[in-house]
Amino acid sequence: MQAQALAHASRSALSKLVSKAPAPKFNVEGSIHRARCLAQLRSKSSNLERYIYLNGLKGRDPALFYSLLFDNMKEIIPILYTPTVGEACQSYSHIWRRPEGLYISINDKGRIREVLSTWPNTREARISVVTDGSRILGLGDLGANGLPIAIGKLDLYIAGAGIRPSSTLPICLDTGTSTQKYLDDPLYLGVRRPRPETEEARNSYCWFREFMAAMRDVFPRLLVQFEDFSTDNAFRYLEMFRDRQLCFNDDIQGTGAVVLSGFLNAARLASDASGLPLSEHRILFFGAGSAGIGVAKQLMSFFKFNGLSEAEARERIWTVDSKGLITTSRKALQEHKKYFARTDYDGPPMTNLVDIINYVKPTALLGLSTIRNAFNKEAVEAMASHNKRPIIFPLSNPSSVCEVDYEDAVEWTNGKVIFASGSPYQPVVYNGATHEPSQGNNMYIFPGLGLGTLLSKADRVSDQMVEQSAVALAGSLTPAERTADLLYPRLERIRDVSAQIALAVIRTAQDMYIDGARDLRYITDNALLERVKDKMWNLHSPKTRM
Ligand SMILES: O=C([O-])CC(=O)C(=O)O
Ligand SMILES: [Mg+2]
Repeated sequence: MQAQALAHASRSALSKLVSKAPAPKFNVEGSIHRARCLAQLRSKSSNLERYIYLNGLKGRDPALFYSLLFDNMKEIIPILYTPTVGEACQSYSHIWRRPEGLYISINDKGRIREVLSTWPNTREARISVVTDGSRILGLGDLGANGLPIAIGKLDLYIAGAGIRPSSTLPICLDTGTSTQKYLDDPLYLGVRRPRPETEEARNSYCWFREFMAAMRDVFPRLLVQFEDFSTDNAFRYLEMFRDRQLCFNDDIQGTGAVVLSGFLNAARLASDASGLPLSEHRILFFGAGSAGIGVAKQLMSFFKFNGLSEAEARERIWTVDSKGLITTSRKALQEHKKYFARTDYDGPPMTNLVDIINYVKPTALLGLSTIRNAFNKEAVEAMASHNKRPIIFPLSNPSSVCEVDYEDAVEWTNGKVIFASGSPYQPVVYNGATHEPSQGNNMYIFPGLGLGTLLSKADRVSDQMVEQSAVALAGSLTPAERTADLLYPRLERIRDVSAQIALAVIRTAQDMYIDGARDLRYITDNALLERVKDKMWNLHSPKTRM
């Protein structure tokens, strides 16, 4: 009872505080104080403490916070975002300091429009990241504790694409949680109830429809990024709204595009070493949730670029879930897994990863399973035995659920692995040479995809726009990055890269005649790229930008 009152009090306090919050002021910071803050940040004993510190700084002095972030992206992004944001979510009800986003509760049915209208910058809002906390990274159902993932993604929009902070809107849909630990936690911020099931779940789709309609009414110029919804709802909501409202799903489409991009570069490196034609790559997916199947569908584009038909492309992809290799002979297969179910295997269930690798002989092994160390020594060695340069992408986040650590992957393949992980890793020295890992995280895609969508005034986010964002990202590597065998650009260049992606997204929207910013059609690529960069918000000209 007391706990319920607390959760309710904090939510209504949040709406009130948010609506009264003054617009952040951006001052020019003193350089000594800036150095002091950086030293204070570095003096903290854990990344979670650093997260709390940065969060406080953002509230006290946004200008200083953004200035530190922009100048130290490689150091600070892993604190505000993956992997530390995962820990921040897990303990959010305990580390909570102040309202930072909107909670829409399942009990708000019938008055969602009213709740959304409490947001102070309704006219300025351009991008919202919306989660329901049901599958935060690979950490499961965190309920109302999921809000920091939306905040972290929006920090990336600000840092990586120059979206103005006041244009961003983090939202957590609070429909309960099925994680008992949180329901028992007296400090839990959310509605204290299990998630809706069956009949009630069907009603909750009406609730979601009400939410999306209210979003369109209250924020007419808003792009919605769906984030970390459990698999079924991730696919369902995307299908329901992709052609009707400006939205995309980051885990299905953003992750799909970032992996396609890395794979375009990785396959070229592997084929250079082996002589294998690009169209003959074979990809094994370990993990078949929204991200796994989303990525697999997006990787069909790779084979299409290399001249294969849809049926031929599908033949080059194998998927594995907790019950083993996915085949059509499996009973009660979930809908989203059917497309890639193999028709060419009818033996006994194949459940052991090493057996599956030896049967499929994949050129690439992609992990989206959230199972730590699932790619053990035997599995990695099996990949190395079939390939001169095996492609191994352990993509699960955060690092605590990553399928294989970089150091192990380098050692077990004698330095031959072509590697990208979802969470960041440090370079490794092996046999006297330094090997640098790549980070295949959707943070390279969504800022540029969102920026391009908004600048083009497109009326939807099309598959072609997503696909071309991947192609642009793959093409954005500098000669030095290619020489270092990197699959993605260095993080420090993210604004430049986002601008290139935005350019590709705008041109694609124009080719499809779904753009609204007609004036952008008639300028050269160079002029358009300059226009995109010029629109990016920064601390020195805060008023005139996105
Ligand atoms: O947030 C990240 O780092 C990538 C992502 O979308 C996820 O793992 O769900
Ligand atoms: Mg995600």
